[in-house]
Amino acid sequence: TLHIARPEKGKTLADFQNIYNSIAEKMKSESAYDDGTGYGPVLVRLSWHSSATYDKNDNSGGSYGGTFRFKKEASDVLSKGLENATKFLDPIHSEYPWLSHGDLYTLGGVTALQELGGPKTPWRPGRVDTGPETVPAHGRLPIPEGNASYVRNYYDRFGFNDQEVVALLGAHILGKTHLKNSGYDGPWDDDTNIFSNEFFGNLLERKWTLEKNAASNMQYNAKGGIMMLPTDYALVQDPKYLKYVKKYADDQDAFFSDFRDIYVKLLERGISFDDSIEPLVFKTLKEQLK
Ligand code: HEM
Ligand SMILES: Nc1c(Br)cnc2ccccc12
Repeated sequence: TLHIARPEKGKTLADFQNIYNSIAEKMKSESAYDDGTGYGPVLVRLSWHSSATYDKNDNSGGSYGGTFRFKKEASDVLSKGLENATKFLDPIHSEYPWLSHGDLYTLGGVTALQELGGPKTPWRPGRVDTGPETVPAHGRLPIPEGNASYVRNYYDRFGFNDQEVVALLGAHILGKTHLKNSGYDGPWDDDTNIFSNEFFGNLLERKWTLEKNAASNMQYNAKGGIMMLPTDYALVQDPKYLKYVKKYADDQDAFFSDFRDIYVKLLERGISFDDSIEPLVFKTLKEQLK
């Protein structure tokens, strides 16, 4: 499968900054969502799930075709909860019907990441919607029960190495598990809507206890209302992953730049962008205050 980027005709940075601002303003006005967590984390998760179907073996899946808009893809039980994110973005698409869904879902994640204090993340337009026949079969999303070799093997399908996998999973500092979505529990009383390297400090410094939760799934719990999935905890069980967990726990700047790089790589995986397409870097709302 070939995915050639074709940027929307005659659109400039200012046009895309307008969309960024519409999403960011809507995040601000609907900040009560999910007990005050806001829409940021679930928008980041949507950008990940819309890219997570990628397979390097035939260059299929990935963010290009915007196929998450089809129920056939969005109905994957492992994507439960993401209907909140697509419902949030529907009015944005109505306001800017010229924007492809692939560009919308990835721009939504970049906007959320920056508005939650994450790194400035270059973004390129040009994903082109493809039809329902291009929706990849279910089974390409990761399961939370996996161990380190499961995680390593899973991301091998993207061609991501150990350093990239650890950096990418640092996104789990954002948001929460919801028992009704994934069968993984909270309770959450930490700030889950500020991007930082604390996911790694939590892994190394907290005392983790493996417990069966209310849905009979095993999860790692710590005092002070945070948890880890088995796939999260795998990062400290595996010595090769552990090396990067320590690096990122000690060095927030290194985490921010490595996360930015692998997040861009994820959102663009499988797409051929012409070098003439300048990556766009958006201003946050705060940076635009008159
Ligand atoms: C081994 C790979 C991964 C697994 C098994 C996994 C699994 C999960 C699960 C079970 C949830 C809870 C969903 C819910 O109950 O609402 C979740 C939430 C989340 N995931 Fe992941 N994830 C993985 C990788 C990623 C990546 C690569 C990113 C982003 C780069 C990401 C971003 C998020 C975010 C931001 C949330 C919070 C969503 C919310 O608060 O509504 N995840 N993930
Ligand atoms: N905030 C999280 C932490 Br802290 C650890 N793991 C997660 C997995 C999914 C969603 C959120 C989290």
